[in-house]
Amino acid sequence: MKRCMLIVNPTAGRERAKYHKDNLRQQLETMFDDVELRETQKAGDATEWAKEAALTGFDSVFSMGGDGTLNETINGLAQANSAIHFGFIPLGTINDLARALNIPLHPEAAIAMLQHCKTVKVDIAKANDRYFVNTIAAGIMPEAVGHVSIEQKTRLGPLAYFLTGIKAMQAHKTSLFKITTAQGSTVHRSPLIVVMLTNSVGSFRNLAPQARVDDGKIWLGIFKDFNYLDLIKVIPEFLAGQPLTSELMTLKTMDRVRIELLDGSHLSTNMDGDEGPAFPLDIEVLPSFLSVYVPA
Ligand SMILES: Nc1ncnc2c1ncn2[C@@H]1O[C@H](COP(=O)(O)OP(=O)(O)OP(=O)(O)O)[C@@H](O)[C@H]1O
Repeated sequence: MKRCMLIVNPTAGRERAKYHKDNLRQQLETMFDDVELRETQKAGDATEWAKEAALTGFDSVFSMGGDGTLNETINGLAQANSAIHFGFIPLGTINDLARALNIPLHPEAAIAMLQHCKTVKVDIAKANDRYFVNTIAAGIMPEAVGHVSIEQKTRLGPLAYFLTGIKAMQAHKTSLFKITTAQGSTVHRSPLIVVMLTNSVGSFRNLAPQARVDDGKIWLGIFKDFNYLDLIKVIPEFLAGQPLTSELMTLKTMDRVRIELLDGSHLSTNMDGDEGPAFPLDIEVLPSFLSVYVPA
């Protein structure tokens, strides 16, 4: 008997799950003998339930929600260390993994996609004791976007994060980072570092356009200490989708990295859209860990 657990965050995406969960359940009932629907009540439920599903013989776990719900579900699967299949219906503002995998961003279309789907392998990474599937960022921009309001997100979507980030850049604040890989250590003064696993970051595809979900690599972007005028000059190119040049950002790949803050400044991190682990960060890729349902 094929069993599927469906984890729904009723609060995600401005409470839109209520319009789509029954459709999704009906679609899943055509694919599985048994579908167990659970609605999260608090942070942590999705992690606990995904882990339980993976450890108790479910064939697949699906989640419906924003990037926070996606990240929590993946943390549960990773903690169980099980090769269970995973599907998700995006309801959030950014939905980077859906963008990277060409999963439709509209929930109805994403549910319809399941009529003709396949699974592909997707890397995840471990940062200290937590897992992520898209990004970890640290610097002035992630600090600022952590304060974007629900009202701004609703009105402006991904642009809310972009505009808030650009505004934050005016403060011209940098930190001193030590980056250690198998090749040795380097020190960088930077306003923003971004660790990426996919080619979609904050909905933009110009930071690591060559990143593939299953390339087994961590892509590390270290922004240069540029001034506000330089930034203003590149905004039109950035919005037009041009890749960032090496004058603005150094891009490196690796399979593990340690990132330390050297100047004693306090900087929080942002992981897959929510607050991430504290410095120092020890990050390691887990190649092809997930099997994810995508359009056939
Ligand atoms: N019943 C609930 N009530 C309040 N918070 C919940 C509940 N269930 C889950 N959560 C928490 O809500 C957080 C936000 O969810 P999620 O990121 O999926 O949606 P979102 O914030 O609307 O999406 P996005 O950030 O992409 O716009 C999750 O990290 C989760 O811990």
